[in-house]
Amino acid sequence: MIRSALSYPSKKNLVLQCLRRMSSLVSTSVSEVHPGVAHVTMHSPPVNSLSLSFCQELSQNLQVIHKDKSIDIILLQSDIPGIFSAGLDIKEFTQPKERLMEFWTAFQQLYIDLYGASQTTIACMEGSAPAAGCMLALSCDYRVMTSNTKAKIGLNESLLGIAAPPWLAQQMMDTVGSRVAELSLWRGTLYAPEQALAIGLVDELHENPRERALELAVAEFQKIPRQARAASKTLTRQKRLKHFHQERQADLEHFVNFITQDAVQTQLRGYLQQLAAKKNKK
Ligand SMILES: CCCCCCCC/C=C\CC(=O)SCCNC(=O)CCNC(=O)[C@H](O)C(C)(C)COP(=O)(O)OP(=O)(O)OC[C@H]1O[C@@H](n2cnc3c(N)ncnc32)[C@H](O)[C@@H]1OP(=O)(O)O
Repeated sequence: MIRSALSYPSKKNLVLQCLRRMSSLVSTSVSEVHPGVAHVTMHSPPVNSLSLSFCQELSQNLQVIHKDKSIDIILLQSDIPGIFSAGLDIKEFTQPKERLMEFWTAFQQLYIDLYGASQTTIACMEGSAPAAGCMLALSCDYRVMTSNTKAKIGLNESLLGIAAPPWLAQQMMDTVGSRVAELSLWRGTLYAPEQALAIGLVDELHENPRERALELAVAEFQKIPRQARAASKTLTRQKRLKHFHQERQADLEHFVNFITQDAVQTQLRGYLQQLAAKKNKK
């Protein structure tokens, strides 16, 4: 079952009302979170891979929160132990052209909804975040990662025989600098928490990222006036988003042309087999 759950303080607010009217796949839970702070919790077993429907559902949740003026901080988290998100669902890459287009359009939209959110966003990573999982984290304003050395983060696309799209590569460059990004992109490096902290890919390590993120949200971020935080985000992100919208169609065409090449498809099937073989060995 795919579930991206929204935890929220007030049962009466707009978010819950809207979510109840939406897809039956969306399940919402209400928990005591500080006023103004919403949890968006990913729950798509086994590894929160971003399928078409999961991308769409996450986007829908984010769009509803964007309209709710009572919320000024979003904490993005996973309730699957050891996993933030395994990135794009690789099985989607082997689908027919029309489905590929729908899939990539949904992934682009998810980037817009997360990177472009006016609220302050914090990624709480209790586990691994490869490739598009890393994109989710990079789209947030602040990244808290578990100190558990089993967790890994980075853009490993090259190891699958593909490359990150330009806008994701740009996010990496903006975060860790051009040279480190360049090396990590062609090597497909997945970083352990201490390494990720050292290059600035994450902002903090903590034994309990959720607890730390909530503490940061309430004790630090909410003390900064909301409109100032939003305006600061606009300063740094507006240009990138404008460019993205201009290039969106070309990006879609490039993706479909690239991914449907025989050599790429062969490589991706091989990678899926490697994952299955690894699982069988356990
Ligand atoms: C130039 C532009 C055009 C091209 C653009 C391309 C797009 C680029 C942007 C993003 C690319 C991506 O995001 S691709 C995805 C990359 N992700 C990975 O490489 C991660 C792969 N997975 C893992 O490393 C591990 O599964 C894990 C560390 C995330 C978790 O390990 P764990 O041991 O807990 O779990 P298993 O490995 O046993 O996996 C369980 C189960 O899940 C399946 N699985 C894992 N990851 C994916 C995935 N990304 N998509 C689909 N399925 C996945 C795995 O096969 C197992 O399945 P079964 O239970 O059926 O065997």
